[in-house]
Amino acid sequence: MQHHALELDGVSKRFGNLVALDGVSFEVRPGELFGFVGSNGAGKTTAMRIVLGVLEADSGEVRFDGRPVTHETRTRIGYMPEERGLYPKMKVLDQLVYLAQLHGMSSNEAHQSAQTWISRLGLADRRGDEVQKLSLGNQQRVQLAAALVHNPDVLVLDEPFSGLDPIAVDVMSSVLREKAAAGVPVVFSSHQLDLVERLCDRVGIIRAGRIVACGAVAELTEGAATKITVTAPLAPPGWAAELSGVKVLSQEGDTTVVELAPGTDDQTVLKAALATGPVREFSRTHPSLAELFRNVVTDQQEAR
Ligand SMILES: Nc1ncnc2c1ncn2[C@@H]1O[C@H](COP(=O)(O)OP(=O)(O)OP(=O)(O)O)[C@@H](O)[C@H]1O
Repeated sequence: MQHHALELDGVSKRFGNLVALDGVSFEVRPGELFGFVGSNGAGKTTAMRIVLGVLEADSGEVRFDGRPVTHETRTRIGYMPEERGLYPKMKVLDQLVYLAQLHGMSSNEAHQSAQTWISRLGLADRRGDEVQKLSLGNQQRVQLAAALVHNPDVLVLDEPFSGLDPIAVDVMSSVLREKAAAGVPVVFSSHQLDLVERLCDRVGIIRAGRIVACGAVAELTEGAATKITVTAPLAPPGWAAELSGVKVLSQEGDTTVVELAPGTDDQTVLKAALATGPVREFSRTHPSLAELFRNVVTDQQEAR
């Protein structure tokens, strides 16, 4: 099957006076895991609801395969809503079969697919239980199964990892990776930035309804302040304090961590460290997604 990109193009949405989305554009490419991150209330759920047609945009367009999303294309999206819309009194298997049929599968196909996902997501012992009797984490597994059961061409998942135990996080991660590897564009929102950084090919950071950064994490952190860890056993306290463009973040025992302002030559730090005696470690680290996120969000706040 040939897969296609999901695109948001200049999507805006107001609720009364509140601008929830202000010209949001990004693309989720076929075979890509895209992390959608932002503070509480930044607009992630609103954007996802617009993709699904649960909400209508005031302006802008959502496209799949280069064409505006229609009722027909929407049935090809697997959606995991934040409010977890399952039928509480329905049994797990019945619920999944029902949803698969609703998306056009025959009874046989629906049963087969439901059983496959039930086993894959570790729900075999629960297939006959009412959804409302499951733990929250297990309800979430059913919700993922519900998003996957009709074999969708796109996956849009609103905080799929929240509240999951570490085993369920691993199961969820491998299912998403596998779907992406099969060519499906996958977008999910999350506040677990370490997980997003580990899993995603690209990320989009949204702040107050605007995309403020979008790209591969490595790309986004390139050019940002770099950290250097230096282990110099004979270096006296404060040895790096006076170096220009260098900020000392910590000095514990013989290890000092400094941050270089963009454009500062790291050899200045190495020379200063060598001048104190032997250097046992000298390593650079790029900022994590969490650090980048804080910087981007703070910069934008300061710019206001
Ligand atoms: N139906 C609605 N009516 C009025 N305001 C709304 C409605 N839905 C969302 N909002 C507002 O729009 C903004 C964006 O909310 P949204 O739920 O999209 O954020 P989010 O990024 O998903 O946040 P969180 O991480 O907390 O889930 C918020 O200020 C929210 O209060």
